[in-house]
Amino acid sequence: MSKRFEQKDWQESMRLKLDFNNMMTSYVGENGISEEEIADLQAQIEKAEKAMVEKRANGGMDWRDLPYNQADIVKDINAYVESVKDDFDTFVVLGIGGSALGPIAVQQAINHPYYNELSKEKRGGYPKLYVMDNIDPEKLVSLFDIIDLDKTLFNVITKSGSTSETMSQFMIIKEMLEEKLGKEESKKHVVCTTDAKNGNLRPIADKEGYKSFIIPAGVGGRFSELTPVGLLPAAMCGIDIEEILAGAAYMDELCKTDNTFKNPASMYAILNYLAMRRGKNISVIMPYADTLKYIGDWYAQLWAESLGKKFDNDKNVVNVGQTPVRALGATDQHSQVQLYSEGPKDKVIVFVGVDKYKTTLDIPKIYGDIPSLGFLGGETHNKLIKTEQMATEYALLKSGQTNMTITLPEVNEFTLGQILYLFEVATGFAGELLDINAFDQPGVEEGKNATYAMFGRPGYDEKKAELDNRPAKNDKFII
Ligand SMILES: O=P(O)(O)OC[C@H]1O[C@](O)(CO)[C@@H](O)[C@@H]1O
Repeated sequence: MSKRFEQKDWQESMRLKLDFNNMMTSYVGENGISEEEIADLQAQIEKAEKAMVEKRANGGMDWRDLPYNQADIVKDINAYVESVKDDFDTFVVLGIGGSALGPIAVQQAINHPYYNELSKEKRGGYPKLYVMDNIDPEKLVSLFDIIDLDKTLFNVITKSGSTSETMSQFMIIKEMLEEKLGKEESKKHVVCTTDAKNGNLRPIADKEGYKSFIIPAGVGGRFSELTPVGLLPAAMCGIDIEEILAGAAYMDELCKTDNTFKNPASMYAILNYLAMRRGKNISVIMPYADTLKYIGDWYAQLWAESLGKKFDNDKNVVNVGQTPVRALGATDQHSQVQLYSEGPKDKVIVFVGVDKYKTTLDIPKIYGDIPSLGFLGGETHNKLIKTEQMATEYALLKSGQTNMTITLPEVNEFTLGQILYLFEVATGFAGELLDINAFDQPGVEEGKNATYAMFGRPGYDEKKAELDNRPAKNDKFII
């Protein structure tokens, strides 16, 4: 029997939809984008398409092959999960950025919203999941109040192996494990996900004898969700990782069409690129489902770190990018929509809707005598949230705020794989249109290097001297 994601009919029924009517001048008016503008961009679009194809063929975009080349890794991961899941009640990810946001987003999307509060039996026999992606001392110390080290498996995820936030957490935990369980036993409590050759963590894992998984060399942090970075934590929570990859492969096929207007990733990139040219430098992602809330966090890193770049155009420095804002429907209708509606027209709002929620919730037919409440009775929360989404889209259209809608037929592994991959390809394409390198992050380095210098890391004397010479703060400006 074939699995559901292998069946063409089922795949088609789970196809994501991108509706960009409300981006177009014909709908949203002068703030929108016209078909002529897109036509005028044709040469640039073709150049970007060519660059994407060439980079893919020449190994400059290894993340694009992940939907196809992870089969053996999936087997290894699933076998490892089966071999350890009974021994552990808790699985803790130590990672940051791309090594944390994907695992959180996928887990939150697929599993029960109160997964960690369920009994192990109700979790299907899988451990609880915690993702430690910060160095706030209170947070890590508090974790030790609720976990039992004897029953916890730690997954250290870092491509570079030099990320201070991740490695310092690992150092703390390694010492705690060894003190409590002894060196030999503690080895079973650590699994590493890192580069095959480079960085600090690979030699540590080999020397200590930790189980480890590989992040392929050509895949950067924010594009690594479909490697063991995301696949291991997902499988550890009982999520079907084969189906996630199948969803990504399905989206890859959709993104191969030469017909730009039918290509969801190209259209997403083109519309946002043209929006940026008009000064729309804010990208609001607003899912109408709590399950998809953390997709917003993952998208924020992807879009911001990839596209927020500066370059020199011979005359002056140009700064580009869109600031990602995370919102949640319907919750943020009562906090941010006032601004989206009447504030500056400097945004593209991306609604992410769901056709079929995992459950239906009826609203009882009471208070029929109070007209402003009675109309709710006999309806469902499903209809209410969908209606509120459509109504907000309409309100923003009316106010001239450009918006588009991505709809998932339902939230499952296959549709999740599609949306993750869609955003990744769109990001790569937008990078080409902007003519920037979407795959580096030089702007993060200055802060890192200043931290190293202030913290006394050897080799940072010059940076330390530079910092020592920075202008002293003026008390006049400190209250
Ligand atoms: O996986 P690593 O090397 O620990 O990096 C973590 C994160 O740090 C960055 O390099 C910079 O923020 C991200 O791109 C990356 O996801």
